[in-house]
Amino acid sequence: MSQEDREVDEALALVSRATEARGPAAQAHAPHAAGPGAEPDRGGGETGGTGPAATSSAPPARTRATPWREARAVAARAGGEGAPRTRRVALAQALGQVLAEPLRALTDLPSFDTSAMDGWAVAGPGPWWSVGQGGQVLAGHAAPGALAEGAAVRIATGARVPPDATAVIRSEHARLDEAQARLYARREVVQGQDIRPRGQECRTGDQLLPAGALVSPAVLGLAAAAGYDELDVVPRPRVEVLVLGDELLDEGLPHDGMVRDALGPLLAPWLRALGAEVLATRHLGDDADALHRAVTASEADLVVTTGGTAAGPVDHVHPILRRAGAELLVDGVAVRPGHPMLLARLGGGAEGRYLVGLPGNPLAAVSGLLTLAEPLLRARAQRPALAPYSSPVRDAVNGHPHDTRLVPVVHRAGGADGNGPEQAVPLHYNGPAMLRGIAAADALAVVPPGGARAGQDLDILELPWTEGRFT
Ligand SMILES: Nc1nc2c(c(=O)[nH]1)N[C@H]1C(S)=C(S)[C@@H](COP(=O)(O)OP(=O)(O)OC[C@H]3O[C@@H](n4cnc5c(N)ncnc54)[C@H](O)[C@@H]3O)O[C@H]1N2
Ligand code: MOO
Repeated sequence: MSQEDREVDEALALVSRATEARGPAAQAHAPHAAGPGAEPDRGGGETGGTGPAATSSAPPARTRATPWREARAVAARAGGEGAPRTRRVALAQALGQVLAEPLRALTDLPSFDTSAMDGWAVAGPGPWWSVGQGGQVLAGHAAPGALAEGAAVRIATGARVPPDATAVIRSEHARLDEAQARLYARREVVQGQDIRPRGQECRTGDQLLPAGALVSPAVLGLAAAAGYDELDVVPRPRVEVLVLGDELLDEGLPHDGMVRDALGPLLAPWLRALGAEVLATRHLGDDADALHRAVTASEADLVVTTGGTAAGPVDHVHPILRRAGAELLVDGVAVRPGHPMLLARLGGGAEGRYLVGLPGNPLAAVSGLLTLAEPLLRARAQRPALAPYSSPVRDAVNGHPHDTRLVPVVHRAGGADGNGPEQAVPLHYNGPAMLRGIAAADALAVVPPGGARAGQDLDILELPWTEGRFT
C-alpha cells in the first residue's frame, strides 16, 4: 500500500487490509489504523460484543428490546397516524417539501402556438413576399394579425405564430431577395415545422405530478410555467431537540470531565435534511423537572431528547415519560449501537405527539435517529419510502450475537484495478461514543446478528445528504 493510499484510508478511517494482515499484535501498535477506532474488532464489552470474545461478556438478551426492523415499522406507523395535513405556501417555500395535492396544469402549455426558432413565419408554399416592410413578430407581444396565403413575416423564438401561418423557417434556411421583397427557402419546408402548437406539453387540468411528489428545483420551474404562485404541500413535521447532560460544553476545549456537545450541532441540520422544521435546540442539563416541563409544554410534533435513556442516577427520560402519562411504543431496540433508544406517544393533540429518546453516546444517537426518527418523520411528511438498497460489503464484519449492527461504510469501486462493481467498505472508529467513522461515511450498512461474510449483500441506509436534498 502506498503512502498516499494509507493517508486516504487514514482520513476515511477505513479498515485497512494491510493492517489487518499484520495481525492483532501489530494492530495494538497502530492505534490510528486499528486501535481505539476498532472497538468492535476488539470484541469490546460496551458495544455489546461484536466478535466471539464478546459473546461471553454480552449481557443476557433483553426480552423487551424491539427487533430493529419492527422498531422502524412501529415508528413509521406512528408517523402515519392522523388526517392528511395540507398547507399552502409560496412557491419558493415549497422546495424540498411534498405535494399534498396533484399538480394540475392551470393553463395549456404552451398557451399559444409558439415559434421554436428565429426566422420567418410563412403561409402556404413559397416563395413568399415579405410583409410589413421590416415588421416583425417578437416574443411577449399581443396576437399578430393573420398571415395571408403566400406571405412571410419575421418572427422571433417564443413569439406567437400568426394565425394561418403554416410553418416557421429558420433564418439560416431562408434567403431574402430584398430588392424584390421575396423570400426563398433553402430547403424543403414541412407543414408545421418549428411551430410548437398550443397544448403540446399539457392541456389545462392535466395532472403533471401526483400528490406525494417531492418538490425539486425542476418541480418549482414546472409549477411556475403551469401558472402557480403557491403550492399545497404537506407541512414539515415540527421538531424540538432537547439536549440533556450537565457535562456538556457549548464551546471550547473539553476540560475537567466536561465534553463538547456533539449532538446539538449534528441533530438540527440532520433533522432538516430528513424534512423536519426544527423549532429549537435547547440544552437542559440533568434536571428532571425542567425536562418534564419542556416535554409537556412543547408545541412540536416530535420531541427528540439526547442522553438520559439508560439507568444512571440522572437518567430522567423514563421517569418523566411515566410522569407525563406517555405511552412507550418502543423501549429499547435490538441494535448496536443505540439499544437504549425509545419512542413514546405523548398525550394531547388529535394527531398525537411523539418523543424519540436518543441515547447520549453520539453514534448511538445517530443510530436512534435513523431507526426511529427517520421513519416517523418520513411517514408524517408523507414522503415516499426509499427504495430498498443493498451493496456487497468488502470485508467480513463481526456481528452481535442477537442484535443488528449499524456500521458506517463508504462506497468504493471494487476489484484490484479499482474498476470493479461498487462495494461498501466498513469504516473503523465505529464505537458508540465515536463520530469519526460516520463523519467519513456515506451510508450505514445493516449487519444482521451473527455478522457478515466478505462479499455478502447488506442493506444500506443512505445518509440524507447523499440523496441530494436541497435543505
Ligand atoms: N448499566 C447500564 N449502563 C449503560 C447501559 C446499560 O444498558 N446498562 N447502556 C449503555 C449504552 S449502550 C448507552 S448508549 C448509554 C446511553 O446512555 P444515556 O442515553 O443515558 O446517555 P448519558 O448517560 O446521558 O450519556 C452517555 C454518554 O454520552 C455522552 N453524551 C451525552 N450527550 C452527549 C452530547 N450531546 N454530546 C456528546 N456526548 C454526549 C455522555 O457524556 C456519556 O459519555 O448508556 C450506557 N450505560
Ligand atoms: O453503547 Mo450504546 O449501544 O447504545 O451506544
